[in-house]
Amino acid sequence: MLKSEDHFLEIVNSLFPREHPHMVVGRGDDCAVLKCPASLCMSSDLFLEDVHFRTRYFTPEDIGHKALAVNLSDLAAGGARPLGFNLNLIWPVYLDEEFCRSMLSSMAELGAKFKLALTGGDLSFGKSLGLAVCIWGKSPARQMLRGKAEPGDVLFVVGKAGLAACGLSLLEENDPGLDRYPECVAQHLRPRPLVREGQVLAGIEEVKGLMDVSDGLARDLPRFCRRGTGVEICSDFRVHPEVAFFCRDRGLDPLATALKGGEDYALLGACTRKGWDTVKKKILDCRRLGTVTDKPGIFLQDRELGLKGFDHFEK
Ligand SMILES: Nc1ncnc2c1ncn2[C@@H]1O[C@H](COP(=O)(O)OP(=O)(O)OP(=O)(O)O)[C@@H](O)[C@H]1O
Ligand SMILES: Cc1ncc(C[n+]2csc(CCOP(=O)(O)O)c2C)c(N)n1
Ligand SMILES: [Mg+2]
Repeated sequence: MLKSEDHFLEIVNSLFPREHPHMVVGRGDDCAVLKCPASLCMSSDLFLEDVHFRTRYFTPEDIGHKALAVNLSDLAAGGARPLGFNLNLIWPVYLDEEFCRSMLSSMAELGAKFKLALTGGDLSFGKSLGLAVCIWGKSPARQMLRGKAEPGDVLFVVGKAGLAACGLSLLEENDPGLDRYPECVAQHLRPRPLVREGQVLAGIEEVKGLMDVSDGLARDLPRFCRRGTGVEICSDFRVHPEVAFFCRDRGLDPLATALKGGEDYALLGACTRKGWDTVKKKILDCRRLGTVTDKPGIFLQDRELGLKGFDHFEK
């Protein structure tokens, strides 16, 4: 059992450093005092039990990792260098101290990889486990925004579309063949935030914008493209072999499954046609997804795909 709020803070203090070059006053006072770069990128993401994860198949370590990873992914999409975060927690009675230690150690491990400061947060008792992270970092010289791609530009994806959604289905169904899909499962439980890739892309002049794909490409492509524009998907766009295998097993369309996706935490970007060679050279795990067109919608060989991604209010 967690005995008190102070007991919780002792655990936090045993796992996260109390000093950081960007933290003038750290945890323990009413406010943290930060030394900030001139332009900050800031973002927050909730990670809630039975909405984003289940304790049936997420270990405490997976939960700690993913709650921070999804936030790092937004900074990656900003091309930012992450510096620190706040952690707000809703803690239910049925989880014990060991769960808390395991969850926070794994979050601290990921935080240490990026030398992040934990600048503070809040804790409240509640009905189920919830983590709300607010993260900040140094903005790149050129901001990586949505809505900047123009007809003729190349759209590319870093990372794998559809893996995490297949992983989610397999885990939800408690599928006996789970071990045939190691990458699907790993991508759902422990996504790797593409922070280095985001920073490299922000440094390439021909890259027009970036976003991270959390609600599936079908939902996020229209958010990324300027109003009045659309996408022609490359006819040779290949899905990951595990996604293809998953779809063959269930009679699903692999491209539609990959585009619907959800929680991919891949990076979607746009660059000029000339810039594509540079992007390909600098980013290994990068694929051309399609071309921006002046016709709204997502098309494959002139056929509109009419797919929908994830939305919390559409069930
Ligand atoms: N409760 C809120 N209050 C103020 N602004 C919000 C709120 N929720 C979302 N926004 C803003 O709306 C925009 C779109 O939010 P959205 O959550 O889709 O972005 P995202 O963080 O990239 O997606 P995801 O949460 O799936 O990672 C963001 O700029 C976000 O800061
Ligand atoms: C138990 C369970 N049911 C459904 C899902 C699927 N899911 C939840 S949120 C989300 C989009 C990204 O979240 P957000 O938009 O909040 O950043 C998706 C695809 C899940 N992970 N676990
Ligand atoms: Mg995002």
